[in-house]
Order: sequence, then structure tokens, then C-alpha cells
Amino acid sequence: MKKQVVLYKKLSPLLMARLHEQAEVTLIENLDADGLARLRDALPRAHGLLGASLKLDAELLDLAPDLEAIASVSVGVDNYDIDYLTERRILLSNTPDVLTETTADTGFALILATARRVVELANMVREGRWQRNLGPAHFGSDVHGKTLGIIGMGRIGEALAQRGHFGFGMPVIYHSHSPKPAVEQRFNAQYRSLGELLQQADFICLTLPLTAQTERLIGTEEFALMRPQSIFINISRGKVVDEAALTEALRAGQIRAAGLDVFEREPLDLDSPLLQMDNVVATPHMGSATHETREAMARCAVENLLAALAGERPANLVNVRAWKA
Ligand SMILES: NC(=O)C1=CN([C@@H]2O[C@H](COP(=O)(O)OP(=O)(O)OC[C@H]3O[C@@H](n4cnc5c(N)ncnc54)[C@H](OP(=O)(O)O)[C@@H]3O)[C@@H](O)[C@H]2O)C=CC1
Ligand SMILES: O=CC(=O)O
Repeated sequence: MKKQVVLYKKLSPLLMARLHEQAEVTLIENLDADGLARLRDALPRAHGLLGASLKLDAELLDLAPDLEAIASVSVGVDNYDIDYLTERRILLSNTPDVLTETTADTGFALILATARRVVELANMVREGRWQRNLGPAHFGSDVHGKTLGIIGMGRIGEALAQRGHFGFGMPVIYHSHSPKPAVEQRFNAQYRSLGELLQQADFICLTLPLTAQTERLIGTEEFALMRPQSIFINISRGKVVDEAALTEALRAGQIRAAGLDVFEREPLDLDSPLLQMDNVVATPHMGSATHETREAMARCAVENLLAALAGERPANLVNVRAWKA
């Protein structure tokens, strides 16, 4: 008998067909109130779940006694209680690697957009406020040659370092759990303590996961270490930053600008003070959002799920302790 899979993310026809070959599929297209009620109805029969952007906590998963595997269409796994999943031997998989380059492109787009004031000045043109040649009040700051500071030197951090070093001649400094000799050699990068990095980098880029250790890692004290010309970029998770402290740092001129793809609460409220500031470029958690990459992520998630349901170890197993060899 085929296993029951609940999808809470729509897939391409090709991937739907692949899944239908192996499983009975229930598709929940929207996670609105109606969709969530349908999800709760489907959970008691589910062997596998596939989707993203939903906090799957114990209260919800207790409705699914036969659940064997969850395939997250994301690399970040902060929406899951990993200890709970491991205890229940539910295999959690994610989609690393396939989104690394695209997310680093987004990071660099934010670096360029904030430093060169692209959104603010493009809006000036669009709104008919471009009436004379630009003067210093509208000048931006250079990107090439400036110091790129990366917090979390993993896959995406490394792809950002590659762009900065080879593309823009930027000295790279970084902070991570531990030094990365191979990265240092490839990009002439130098390890710094968190405090040193915050004091020395022109661009401070967050590329680490949200965990109990990184939640609110950057707050009032950390912004106080940055310089008035520093530009802060967050493509990791909103909760790694104290958003009120960030808002205050921007207001007080402690930092020059911020490029933000992620927020404490998503979607970002329209009345967020961040949206009142010309020196903030806010994007809608679009790090991996290209046609090619989202399809590659979905394919990766489908293969992970099908492997798990077939009793094989998924290629991107997150909670390895849940695997019984
Ligand atoms: N904006 C978007 O759309 C996207 C956001 N993301 C976010 O980016 C994150 C990173 O992805 P990826 O690069 O693939 O992940 P990796 O696991 O490859 O890299 C994360 C790095 O963060 C470092 N790190 C973790 N905790 C700490 C800490 N407490 N202090 C210092 N360094 C730490 C790790 O260091 P070490 O190696 O030394 O242990 C690791 O190298 C994801 O978890 C996700 O939240 C990802 C994709 C898209
Ligand atoms: O935020 C996106 C992810 O893949 O994680």
C-alpha cells in the first residue's frame, strides 16, 4: 500500500508526478485558516510531510501518530523541535547546497542596494523627484575594497566571501564557531571574535542559523560596537537580531544602513518603523526565491522524503540520531 504524504507547498507538475508514483498525496495549497484545518484533518493518516514556512510543533505533530518523515523545503530548520522529532524517530531532512549561490546573490544584492542607495534613488526617479544632477546628499558609499564581515562562515557565508573577494576586491573577516583554514586560504579571510568583527567590518552580514545560541545575538551592545559608516545585512533569520535595537541604532545614526531579507515577524507589518527609513532596504524573505533554485529545493525535498519513506537514509538528514541503521 502506498504511504500517505501531506504537502503544504505546491510543487511543479513534474515533481507532483514523481511523488504520485510512490505515495498518496494530499495537497494543502494555502496555510490560511481553512488550510490549517485541512492539515489537522490530514495529519492522523500522514506518513510523510513536505513543505516550508510552518512551525510544526509538538501540539500539531501529536496529531500524526504514524508520521515517519518530514522534508523541509528550506535549509533552515528553526521551525522544528528537533529533540521531539528525534525522540519520536521522525526523520527530518532539509535542502542545503542547492540554494547557497542564490541566497548569496541576494546577500550581495542587499550589500549593493544599501551602499549605493539603489531603492531610495530609483524611487526618486519614479516619483518625479529627479530634477538636477545628484549632489553629496544623495551619494552612496563604495562597495569594492571595503571590509566584508561575515558572521556564520558556512555554505552561504563562504559563497558571500567568494563574491566579495574575487568580484569586489574586499578584504574578508569572519566569525564562526571555529576558524576555517580552507576559507582563509581561498579568500585570504581572517578570523575575528564577534566584538572585533563588529568594530572592524564595513559590511556586517549575518549568515548563521537561528538556534537557542544565536537568538538575539545582535542587540543594543553589539550595535554600539559598529561604526557610523557600517552597513548591516541580515539574510539569516530575523530573530537573530533584536529588531527594536536595530531600529534604534539606525535612528541614532550608529550605523549607516541596513539590508534586511528576514524579520522577527514575517510578513513584516506595514507599520514597522523600519519601513519609514530611507536607509533600510527590506525584502520579503526572498533569499532563495528564483525559479531555478526553488525547483531544485523542491526536487531535493521530494527525493529526501521518498528515500525516508522507502526506509532509506535521506541524503540531507538533519536529526541523524533518529536514524536507526
Ligand atoms: N534569507 C533566506 O531566504 C535564506 C536564509 N537562510 C538562512 O541561512 C542560514 C545558513 O545557511 P547555510 O549557510 O546553508 O548553513 P551552514 O550550516 O552551512 O552555515 C551556518 C554557519 O553558521 C555558523 N554558526 C552557527 N551557530 C553559530 C554561533 N552561535 N556562532 C557563530 N557561528 C555560528 C556555523 O559555524 P561552524 O561551521 O563554525 O559550526 C556555520 O558555519 C540558514 O540556517 C537559514 O536560517 C538560508 C537560505 C535562504
Ligand atoms: O530561509 C530559507 C531557508 O531555506 O532556510
